[in-house]
Parts: sequence; C-alpha cells; structure tokens
Amino acid sequence: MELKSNHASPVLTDPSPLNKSKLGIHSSLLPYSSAGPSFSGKYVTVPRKKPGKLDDVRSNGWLDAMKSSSPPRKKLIKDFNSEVAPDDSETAYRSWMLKYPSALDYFKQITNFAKNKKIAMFLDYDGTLSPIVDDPDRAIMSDGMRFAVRNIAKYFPTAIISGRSRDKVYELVGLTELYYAGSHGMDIMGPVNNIVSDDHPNCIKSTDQLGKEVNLFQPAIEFIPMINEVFRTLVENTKKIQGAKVENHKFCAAIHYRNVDEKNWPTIAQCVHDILKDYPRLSNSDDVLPIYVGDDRTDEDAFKVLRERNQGYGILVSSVPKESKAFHSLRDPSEVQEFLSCLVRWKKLDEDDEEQK
Ligand SMILES: O=P(O)(O)OC[C@H]1O[C@H](O[C@H]2O[C@H](CO)[C@@H](O)[C@H](O)[C@H]2O)[C@H](O)[C@@H](O)[C@@H]1O
Repeated sequence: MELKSNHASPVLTDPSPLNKSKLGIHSSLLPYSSAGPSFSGKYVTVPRKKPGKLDDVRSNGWLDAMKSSSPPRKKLIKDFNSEVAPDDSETAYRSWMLKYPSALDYFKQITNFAKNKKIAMFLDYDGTLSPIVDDPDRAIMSDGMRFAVRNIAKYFPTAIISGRSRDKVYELVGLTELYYAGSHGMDIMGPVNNIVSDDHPNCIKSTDQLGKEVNLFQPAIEFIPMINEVFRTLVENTKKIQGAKVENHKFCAAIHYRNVDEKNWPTIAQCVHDILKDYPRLSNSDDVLPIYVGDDRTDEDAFKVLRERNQGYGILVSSVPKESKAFHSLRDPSEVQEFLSCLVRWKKLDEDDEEQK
C-alpha cells in the first residue's frame, strides 16, 4: 500500500482489505493472473467456487486478522478488563502510551517539526471523527467535531479517508471544502481550484450534491462491475450467517461481523478468502508533512508507509492498548477534536508571527 502525496493531492491507494469488525474488499484486489476472474469486453465473471476448508482460513490469516485487529469493541474492552483488574487498565494504557505517546502531549515537538512544512491532514471517519456504534448508519459526527474539521481545512488541505462510499462519507461530514477519499481511496473528490492538478489523467470535472464544481479521481472506475459481482457473491454466501451485513461502497465492498457470533467468524473469513483468492492487486513529497489520524486496520497501511518513509505522523485513535505502526496516539474522537483545534490555534499564531516580521 502506498500513500501518495504529491504536492497537489494526497492519494491513498492499495489499502489493506481489512477493517475493524468488517472486511473491506476493494478494487485494488484485482486479477493480474490468468487464474483470476475473466474479462470479456465490459463484463467480468467472478468464478463461483465451493467454499474452501476452514483450515485454509486459519492458515491464510483472515481469521487471525479478524480476531487480533477487529474484535467488537464491547468484547474487546470486556476481554481486556478481564485480564487486568479494572484499576490496572488505566495503568496498562499509560504504559502502552510510552510506546505511542499522546499527540497532545507531544504537540510542541510535532509543530516544531512542522515549521516551514506544509501540513496535509488525513482524517479517517469511523472511530476517528465519529464514535464507533453498532449501527453503521448511526455513526454521526458531532457539531463540535464538524466545526473543528471545517477550521482545520481553512489552514491545511484536509482529506477524509474512509472505507465508506464517497457519497456516504460526504453526506455524513457535510463540508464542501474537503477532499473525500471513499472506498479506501478508490474514489476521490476534491474542491475545484484547489491545489489539485486539474490535468491529472484520472481527474474529471463534476458537481457535488449541492451542484458545486468538484474534481473527481476515480482510478478504479473500470472495476465497478467486478466489485458488484464480488458484493453479490458475498451477500449470497453469507446470507445464512446471522448478524453478517454486506455493504456495497461502489469501489469496494465491506462485510461486517461485529454482530456475528464469534464461532461463525471462521466461516466469514473463509468466504472472504475464497473470493479474494482469485484477485491478486493498485500506487510520493518532500516539504509536505502528512498527519494521518485513524483508528483501524486500514489506517495501519498509511501508518506503515509514513513510518517506512520516516515522513509525517501517524496517529492512532484507541482507548485500549494495541499494536500499531503509528507514532502517536489519541484516546478517542474528543481528543482528535482537541488536537485539531490545537493545530488551528498554533497555525493562527504562526501566521500572526509571520505577519509581524
Ligand atoms: O471511515 P473508516 O474508519 O475507514 O470506516 C470504514 C468503515 O466504517 C463503518 O464501519 C465501522 O463503523 C461502524 C459505525 O461506528 C461500526 O458499526 C462498524 O463495526 C465499523 O467497522 C462502515 O459501516 C464500513 O462500511 C466502513 O468500511
């Protein structure tokens, strides 16, 4: 997975197919091998296969990933607390924070490093701007958070990166001045006349829901038929699993297992594995300082790239200790909001200082 942040537009590509309590199957998982789905003109056929043996799932990592990265929050908190006495959970969190220090505590170091650099903000939606709730349709962002995001976008190019469809996340956030990367970056929309280069080969002019001119980047448009096919296969193959919910996000599909009994997780993992087996894979700034705030497995791809390039800051939003490639942590969306507000205050002061020089 690469985080491409050329001077103009931050583009997130090739995300992990995993996400917290849902598995996202996106269009970067595309066939290059002859074993993959076949193309015939505009039509794509996804081979339907009998589900593999459950053993496959254990060895292929899907189930492990579901368990280690995506247990339902309620369960995770319960399990975590059952291993450590309630009073010890804060101690455990504090000791975890030695490895992932709070971005609020390290604010001065972060902004010192950001001097003379152009910050680019990447914000995940679910679990970062809105709290995680059981019903995906009820993940609403607070007015306070919307205010903070609107303010941050006045000072830095700001993108919302989500596994949700672009339309959906735009509807939830409701701010026209942002970039929106839906379907894990496969469907990107940015404000017109902004710093995005209008002559990018994948850029087309369009209008948003309010009729405002925008630039659209949809590098995976040709794969929509295949995603639809994968979506339908997933719906069909999981229809008997109580609690499973499949979503079609246009450029990717997601299967939720938050409400599925854990004993049925291997079946879901197997199902995803069987479909993805046939779909092996999609695609750089110097004075830009990317700050990526996110809470789940798909965000780890971005954290990893930032760490490997030793560029920018990955900030993990988590109220429980967990392994991450991020450099820093924030406990929950309210700390995210505080961090965004601090950045705005810092930038205003910085601009005032510059004016006085
Ligand atoms: O914005 P992202 O963090 O990339 O999230 C992508 C997924 O968000 C939604 O699912 C997650 O939030 C739900 C609401 O809090 C929660 O019920 C679910 O368990 C989480 O996985 C969305 O519904 C998914 O389709 C997105 O892929």
